[in-house]
This record gives sequence, structure tokens and C-alpha cells, in this order.
Amino acid sequence: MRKPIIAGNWKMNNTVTETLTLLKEITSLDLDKEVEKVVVVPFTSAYSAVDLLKDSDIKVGCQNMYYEESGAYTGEISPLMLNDLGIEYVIIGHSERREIFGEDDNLINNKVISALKHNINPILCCGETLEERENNKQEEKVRNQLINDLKDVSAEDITKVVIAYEPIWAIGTGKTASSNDAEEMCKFIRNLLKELYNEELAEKVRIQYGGSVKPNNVSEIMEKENIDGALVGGASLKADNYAALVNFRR
Ligand SMILES: O=C[C@H](O)COP(=O)(O)O
Repeated sequence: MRKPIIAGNWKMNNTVTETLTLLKEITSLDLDKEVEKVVVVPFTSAYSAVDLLKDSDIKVGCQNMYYEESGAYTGEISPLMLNDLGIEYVIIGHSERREIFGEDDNLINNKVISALKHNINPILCCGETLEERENNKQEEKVRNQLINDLKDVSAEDITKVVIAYEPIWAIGTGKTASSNDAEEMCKFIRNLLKELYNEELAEKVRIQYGGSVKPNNVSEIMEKENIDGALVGGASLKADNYAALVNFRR
């Protein structure tokens, strides 16, 4: 059985002070223990978040990293720095990184390999634009992304990767893919993993849906057979909403 994973991607929101306030509120709420919980915070908040959550079962993730361990890479953060803080997850290849900062599949692949080498679990994002969806190219796009992004990821490591399917047109727009469309793409991804690895491993990999997930649609999405979690932006920034997302079974 795959353990459900609800990750809140805070994006470029919350100062350290705001982080501490929000996390104190979240930890005061009753959260389902059977659900894996992650808050993916800005780098500047990571140390404080890990410290505040040290006695809780909420894990801390970061939103990006570079693949080299150290060196002349001004402005970048290395896997060793994340290790040192106790960061367990890192989002790699978010569409905002791909579209705004020009990250390509080769760079993303290097980051995935590096995260795994340093025992940080990648949350690898993929997904199509509205134009690609309208031209029925979503499977081709996601297939190409994942084949390139997972190049040289071993069978031993693939189960440590969480794949987040995030149609770009549904991010922050209030437009959610229907639960059936989301399931169809997540099933497509699982079948691709069967092709790239094998059935047993593919069944173990967790696949999240992301794109305008909210307390009022999370249960319907999480009911789907191939959807094991949600990567949530906007709705994860309020404690009661985050708790409602985590408690999708209640
Ligand atoms: O990483 C999260 C996704 O980009 C979804 O963001 P959203 O829930 O604000 O649509």
C-alpha cells in the first residue's frame, strides 16, 4: 500500500516570523497520523521550520537545489546544505522553475540524480500547458519529460521519487483538472514507470496531483486509484486549510 503524501508548496511566501506563526498553528491542529505530511518552505525558513517541527511528524522540504555539492555557483543551494539542515524532500522541475527560470530536462535530471545520491527524496514535477492539452499532446509532453528527467535513475532509487503531475493550466488558476482527467494522467504515468522499470516498482511509486487542490476537492481527487497525494500551493498557506487537506479522509 502506498502511504498518502500531502505536501504544501509555500512557493515564495512567508518570512521566518510568518513561518513560525503558521507552523505553530498547524501543529496545534489534529492531523491524520497515517498521512505523510510535508511543508515545502523557502530556503530562508528551512532551519526554523526543521527546528520547530523536530518533535512532530511533519517533514520539511525545499523548493529547489543545485546538483553540485559546492563551488562557484552564486545564488545556488547544494544538496549538502539541505542534508545539513535535515531536509527530507526537494521539489525538482516545478513548472514555475521550468517556465520562469528556463530549467530544462537535462538540468532537472542532474538535480534528481544528485538529490537521490544525497538521500533527499525528489518530488519531481511534470505537466502540460493549456495549448498542449488543447492539442491532445499531454501524454506526449509528460512522457518526454519523465523519460528525460528520470534518465539513469536506478530501480533501487525510483521508489524514493514522488512524481507530481501538475497541469500548468490548473496551477493557481482555480481551474482544477477533473478528478477523472487527473486519474487518467496519473495512470498514464504509472504505466510509463512499468515500461521504464517494472510492474512491482511502478506500483510502489507515489504519484501526486497538483493544481488548485483545495479542501473541497481533495477527497474526490484522493479517492482515485493512481493518485497517492497532492502537491498544494495556495491552499496550503492557511493552517486550517492545510489540516483539512491532510485530513481528506475525515
Ligand atoms: O506546487 C504546487 C502547485 O503549483 C499547485 O499550486 P496551486 O495549488 O496554488 O494551484
